[in-house]
Amino acid sequence: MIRVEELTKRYGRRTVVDHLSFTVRPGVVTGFLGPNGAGKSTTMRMIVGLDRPASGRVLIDGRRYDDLPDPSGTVGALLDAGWVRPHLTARSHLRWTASLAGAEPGRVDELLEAVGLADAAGRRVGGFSLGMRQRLGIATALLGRPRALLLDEPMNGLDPEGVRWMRHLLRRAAGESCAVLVSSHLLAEMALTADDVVVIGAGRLITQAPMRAFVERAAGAAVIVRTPEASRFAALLGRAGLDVRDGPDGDLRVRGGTAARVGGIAAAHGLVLHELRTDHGSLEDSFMEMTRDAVEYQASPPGGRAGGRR
Ligand SMILES: Nc1ncnc2c1ncn2[C@@H]1O[C@H](COP(=O)(O)OP(=O)(O)OP(=O)(O)O)[C@@H](O)[C@H]1O
Repeated sequence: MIRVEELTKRYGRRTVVDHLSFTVRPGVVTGFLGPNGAGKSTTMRMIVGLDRPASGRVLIDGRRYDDLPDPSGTVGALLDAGWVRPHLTARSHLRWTASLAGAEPGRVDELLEAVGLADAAGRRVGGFSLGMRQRLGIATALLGRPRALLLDEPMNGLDPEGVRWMRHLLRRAAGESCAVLVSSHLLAEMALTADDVVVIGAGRLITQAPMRAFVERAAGAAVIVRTPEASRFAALLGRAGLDVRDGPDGDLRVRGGTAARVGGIAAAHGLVLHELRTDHGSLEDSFMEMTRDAVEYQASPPGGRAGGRR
């Protein structure tokens, strides 16, 4: 279990993490989400003692990182895939790290196999692609069989097979009671992988919630309906007290009533429907909705000034 308590970090006069509290439970994957610059990496670095907070604390299995009797058996972290020493081979890098961490030497070949690098074990890490470095970083994080895993953008650079492999790896770690905290901007992937979400913006907690509750609460279910008589039907639905908006391609998005109710209104007025379904919303919709006010770096719409900062 990782408990982040009122964590605050300042760089100069800027507060980049602001009284942030959340928990990462064992046995679940917690997705750590937030717009660019929200403070995710800084928080992860503070969890493993690489950055000092101005105030607040992090407890891992009840202790501060510096007080852990067996740090590498407690927390494994992949925070920056660029840190590896380029002249080492993958195997010698892992052997060196295993000796520092006190991990059994047999674990090195087992992990090279597990992360798909067995064939590249004798190659220098300097020539590795980003995805290969991520795989090596994962192997390094797993060396001590940790009870908590922290992974900052682990899917970066992975091909589709690698992304799927990562999903299974994270799920398996959680299945073995590991507390897993993973940041990613790949929201569709996070929706498949994470059980809980912690969403932050501008260094502050926006919400911590089970994934399903977060998606449904923020986006809200909508009934999507398609009919050749869209404007007549929109007026009828409006009169019935439902909230009706035009969808992107001629459909109607109806909130405030079930598909059964919408279908019933259509039948009562003899309207032909070509489509009637419920859209439960997506993690992306919820994320956009919840972080709208906390987005710091935002591009202009196409045709406008690009890459501007609000
Ligand atoms: N060493 C540093 N010195 C000064 N400012 C820093 C430093 N490291 C991070 N920051 C600032 O802290 C803020 C949070 O950065 P951080 O990298 O934690 O965000 P993030 O949520 O991980 O972003 P991204 O999704 O873009 O990776 C940013 O405004 C960043 O510029």
